[in-house]
Amino acid sequence: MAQLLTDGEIDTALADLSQWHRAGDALVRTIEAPTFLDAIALVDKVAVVAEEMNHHPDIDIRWRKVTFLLSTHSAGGITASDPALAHRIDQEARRVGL
Ligand SMILES: C[C@H](O)[C@H](O)[C@H]1CNC2=NC(N)=NC(=O)C2=N1
Repeated sequence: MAQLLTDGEIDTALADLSQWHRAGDALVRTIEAPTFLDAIALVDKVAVVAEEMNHHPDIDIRWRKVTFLLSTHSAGGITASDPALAHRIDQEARRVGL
């Protein structure tokens, strides 16, 4: 099973993820897209990345605001897969100017 990161390791990872914060056992970022369809298009891009990584975000979509919540469910907390996915989500968001 994947190993949980320590609090210090999570803080170190967050230093490179300025748009993300920790909420208990998860990393969280909300992205506001210009339109609902742009929000859905971003979710679609992230879905492809998640499949490729075999690591899947919890996603909350509210009109044009998308919240990604990253946690490793099988480990019961934050593992190295979560900041790795956060960086990939940032990359997809940057690609579409968000
Ligand atoms: C078998 C496969 O590795 C698991 O079901 C994966 C799939 N994606 C996952 N994603 C996340 N976020 N947590 C998991 O524990 C997880 N498990």
